Amino acid sequence: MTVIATESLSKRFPRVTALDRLSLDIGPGVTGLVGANGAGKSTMIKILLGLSPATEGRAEVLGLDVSTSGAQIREQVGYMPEHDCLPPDVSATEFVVHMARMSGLPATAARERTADTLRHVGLYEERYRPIGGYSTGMKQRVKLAQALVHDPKLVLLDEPTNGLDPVGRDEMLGLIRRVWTDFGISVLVTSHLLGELERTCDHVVVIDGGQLLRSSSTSDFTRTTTTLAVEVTDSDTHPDGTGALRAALAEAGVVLHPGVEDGLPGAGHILLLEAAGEETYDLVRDTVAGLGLGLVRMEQRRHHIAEVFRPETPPRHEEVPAR
Ligand SMILES: Nc1ncnc2c1ncn2[C@@H]1O[C@H](COP(=O)(O)OP(=O)(O)OP(=O)(O)O)[C@@H](O)[C@H]1O
Repeated sequence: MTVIATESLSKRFPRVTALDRLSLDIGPGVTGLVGANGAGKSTMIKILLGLSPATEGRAEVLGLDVSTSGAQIREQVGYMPEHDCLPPDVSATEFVVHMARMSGLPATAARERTADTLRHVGLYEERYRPIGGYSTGMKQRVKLAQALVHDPKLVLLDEPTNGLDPVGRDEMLGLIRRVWTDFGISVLVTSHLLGELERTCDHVVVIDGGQLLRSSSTSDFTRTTTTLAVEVTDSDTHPDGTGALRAALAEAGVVLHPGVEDGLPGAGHILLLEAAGEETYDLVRDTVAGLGLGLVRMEQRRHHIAEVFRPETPPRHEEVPAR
């Protein structure tokens, strides 16, 4: 079953192409849409809601065409906008009841659903206080609640962890996961942080500059994101420190990526290798020490979306810029 499908979807503004021939096929469950700021995530959400027309291509949400069935889509889809959009003078209860009524629920059902939904997002007594006095985390929960109150089949969440501290992020990600596991509501959630979506989503779509970099299940994804980048100095014994390390690691059974990147002047190149787990870190450190080389850096390449995916994903179009 397809929840969201796009075919060569593009959105061009006068000065910028926000989405560039994006083709996606997203099934039920929790899907992450990852990209740096300006990658086109919010634009995608507005098109999927039927609020902004695409320049070219097609998109369907729950089998409905966004260009002709916007109103029907919005009946069945919840939306949590990125920016603060809550009225400060009313309580969470009043606001969410209002949103439920706007979606067509009768008064009693609206009140009941509001109470259930606010409980689900973890707002209790404070739900009777004006929203103006809430923390960012509480406001994000109210925004999530209003997206869920009319019992949609799908929710589109735009950067729901923005502005939250690490604990708040974890709590929000847990809530998002439960929207699917407890209620069976599919989720499309955007973030500029790949790491946090990896943990929460069944499927992750990465876009950059409006183009699709990768769309795959999280298990495939996690494999590719445990790439370690290692840079070492040369020594008198090993004038090519990188080469010596590469040979020693290959012998120890480490999977090395074929390419190298330029490192710091005075050091060698950057080796990219697959980290199977903590053991790989220890093995690299011990091998570097054993060879008498200096370790300039050893880092996990998980947040550098473009770097992680470009080497492994052949460009889909000639126009994909090489970085
Ligand atoms: N109404 C608009 N008019 C002109 N350009 C726009 C408009 N809306 C978005 N853009 C541009 O389209 C590109 C994609 O924007 P979009 O908001 O979709 O990115 P994003 O991935 O959601 O990033 P962010 O999280 O920063 O909002 C950006 O370069 C942005 O400046």
